[in-house]
Amino acid sequence: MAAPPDDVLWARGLHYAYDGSPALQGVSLGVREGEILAVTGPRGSGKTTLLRCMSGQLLPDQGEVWFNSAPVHTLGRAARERLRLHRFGWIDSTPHLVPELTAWENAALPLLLHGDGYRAARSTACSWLERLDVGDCAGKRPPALRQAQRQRIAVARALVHSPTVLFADEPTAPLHQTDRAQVLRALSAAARSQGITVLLAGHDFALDQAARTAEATGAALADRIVALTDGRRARTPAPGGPAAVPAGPEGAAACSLSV
Ligand SMILES: Nc1ncnc2c1ncn2[C@@H]1O[C@H](COP(=O)(O)OP(=O)(O)OP(=O)(O)O)[C@@H](O)[C@H]1O
Repeated sequence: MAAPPDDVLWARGLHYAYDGSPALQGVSLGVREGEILAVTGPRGSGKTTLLRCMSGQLLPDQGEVWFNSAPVHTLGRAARERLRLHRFGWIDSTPHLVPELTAWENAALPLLLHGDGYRAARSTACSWLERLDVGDCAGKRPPALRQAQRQRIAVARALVHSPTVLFADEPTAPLHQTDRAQVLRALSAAARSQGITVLLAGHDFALDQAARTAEATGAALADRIVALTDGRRARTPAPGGPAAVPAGPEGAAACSLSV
């Protein structure tokens, strides 16, 4: 079966269980090129598992994942790792940086692993650190930095190689309220300027809060929101209101919500 041509990333009927305990129960989802798609839901609803399946970190027990019209779910481990290294970026809820490396070296890691030259990698990494307001931290090592600074460096590392798709799993979870909005704004602005597709997971309240901030600044954070409950697509709440849209059967999210 071929993936829909508009969707850069597409999943159909994903099931995944941890030791027999279901985390995803038939989730379908399509993400269009350049789109910022937010996945919300309460704790344990399957957001992380969905992102891990769609990024090739986990193989679904059932279902399909397609990237650029090519299947991911049938690739072997090495091919999936190459795909993740070259085409995907990942931001976790906690910044896992290499403590022995400086901030710029951490941010440059994807480029250095791709075989880019040291000076070019340094220059690109430093420009991303500047863009994320941590340019003055470039020569410092993670233990000397605050959590918010470390998370911005992790964001720079995820964007430095201009991935086709950025997966951001609760990227602002470790941050204080003011830092949250700033980091989300920087992330979404950077992604939009580069045409990077983003799959962003977060709790409803975090995204609502970010949405209000984005609304106040006039910057659209996400193009669409889809909600998960107990490993299934749920009706998607509109921010600030009870309106809800049922999830579509084929994975094209039925809601289209600018926040
Ligand atoms: N490594 C694991 N081993 C066993 N069960 C797991 C594992 N990871 C997740 N689960 C379970 O799978 C279900 C979905 O978890 P998942 O982390 O995908 O949800 P989530 O929506 O991202 O939650 P959170 O917001 O807390 O991160 C939960 O019931 C969770 O307890």
